[in-house]
Amino acid sequence: MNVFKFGGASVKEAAGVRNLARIIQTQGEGAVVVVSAMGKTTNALEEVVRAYAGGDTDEAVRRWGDVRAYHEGIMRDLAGNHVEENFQSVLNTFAGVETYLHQSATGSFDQIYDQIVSIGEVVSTQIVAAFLNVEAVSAYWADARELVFTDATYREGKVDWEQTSRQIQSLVATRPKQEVIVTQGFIGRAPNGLTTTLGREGSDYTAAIFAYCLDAESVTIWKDVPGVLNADPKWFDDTVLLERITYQDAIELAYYGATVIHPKTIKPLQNKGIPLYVRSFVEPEKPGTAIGDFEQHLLIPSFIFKINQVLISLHPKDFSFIAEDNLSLVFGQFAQAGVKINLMQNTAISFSVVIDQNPSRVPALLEQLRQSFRVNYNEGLELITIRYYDQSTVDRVLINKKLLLEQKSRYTVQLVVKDLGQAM
Ligand SMILES: Nc1ncnc2c1ncn2[C@@H]1O[C@H](COP(=O)(O)OP(=O)(O)O)[C@@H](O)[C@H]1O
Ligand SMILES: N[C@@H](CC(=O)OP(=O)(O)O)C(=O)O
Repeated sequence: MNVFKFGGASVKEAAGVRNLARIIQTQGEGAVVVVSAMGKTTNALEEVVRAYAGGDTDEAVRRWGDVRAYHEGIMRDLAGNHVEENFQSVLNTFAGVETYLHQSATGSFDQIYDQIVSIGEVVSTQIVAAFLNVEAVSAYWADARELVFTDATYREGKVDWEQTSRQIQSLVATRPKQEVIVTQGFIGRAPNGLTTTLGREGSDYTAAIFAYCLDAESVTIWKDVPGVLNADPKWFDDTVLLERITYQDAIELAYYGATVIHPKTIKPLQNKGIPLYVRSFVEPEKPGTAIGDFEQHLLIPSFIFKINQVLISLHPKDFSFIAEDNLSLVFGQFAQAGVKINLMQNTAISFSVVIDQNPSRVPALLEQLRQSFRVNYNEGLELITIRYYDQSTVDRVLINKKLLLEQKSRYTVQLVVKDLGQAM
């Protein structure tokens, strides 16, 4: 059993769905196929949530209409005049959303968010499963909300591995071996039966959950890049394909922000020794990157850029030392505000952290911190991480940058910089 994952970019138009079907026909017999929402649907649904939770039904319905029209365009392209015949399940989902949006909002924002945003994955998988059947690939649409069990942490559901394993294994045991199982990435089910999501970009993680529970032979995530490169090609020219990476390196690269793989994906696979392949859906005959239990680590430096970073330095107002007296308070306040720390460093009497700029969370956090600390705040920064660095690579990325903070370990250097080009 192999697990395939197709992200939003791979199914953003009808041609992508056709391409997915070709890949399944040639390489995917009997696979579990995890699919994300089409294109930028998740972002568009976030706007529906904002309007609906804010009480603006008309705006929510209008924005939902755009999402619906986008999917209708794809279905028409795939099925011509046979949309109703081939995609009835999708039309039923649309009707359900419209009923929901005309009822008044109940529950917390995050709870509402998951009920609406999850529709992107439901619809994309209904389209993909139906299209595969039209193309004579026997495909079964499986509802991840009956398979992936989480706690009730909406937008960041924590997986109940035991229950999830039981459910997934018993579903697969009842299905014919040759059949393709198509299911949704990113979504799960809370103990009360409501839908949860696993955190943005969480579909890679879903693929790992299925693979872990099924002791899969491999996981392949199909991307718009040739594999894992030594830097994001959106930022860097002359990137190099990393043909083989150890689990450890893959975890580190993803954790530091290489967005090609969701950071939670690797650990479950590593625990069971399941190889992960990152391959191009544009050139599906190429091998891409293999991630596994290799002896040798990466030999070339890898670069990870994060923009819109904020450096916050905290100085206790009293005479206390940071490490002895204040850290639990600081971490508690960050956790409560839901702000993740990208880098931290302390001296005797100061503590510096680098976080993503997030206008909906950072101001409240700063207000809390100012009650106990003198706070310095520096925004518009970049965080550059180099794994397997040497001095020449560090010098290269520092051209025209002002270095504000540096942290080095044996293999990794992190640099917090201000772009001098922008500052002038
Ligand atoms: N080290 C890297 N190697 C390859 N791609 C990278 C890397 N770091 C970031 N990326 C980006 O990851 C993107 C693919 O991931 P993503 O957009 O999340 O795919 P999907 O949504 O289809 O799963 C690429 O288009 C590329 O810009
Ligand atoms: N659709 C979700 C989950 C996901 O992982 O998507 P993608 O595979 O396109 O990154 C999101 O955008 O967050």
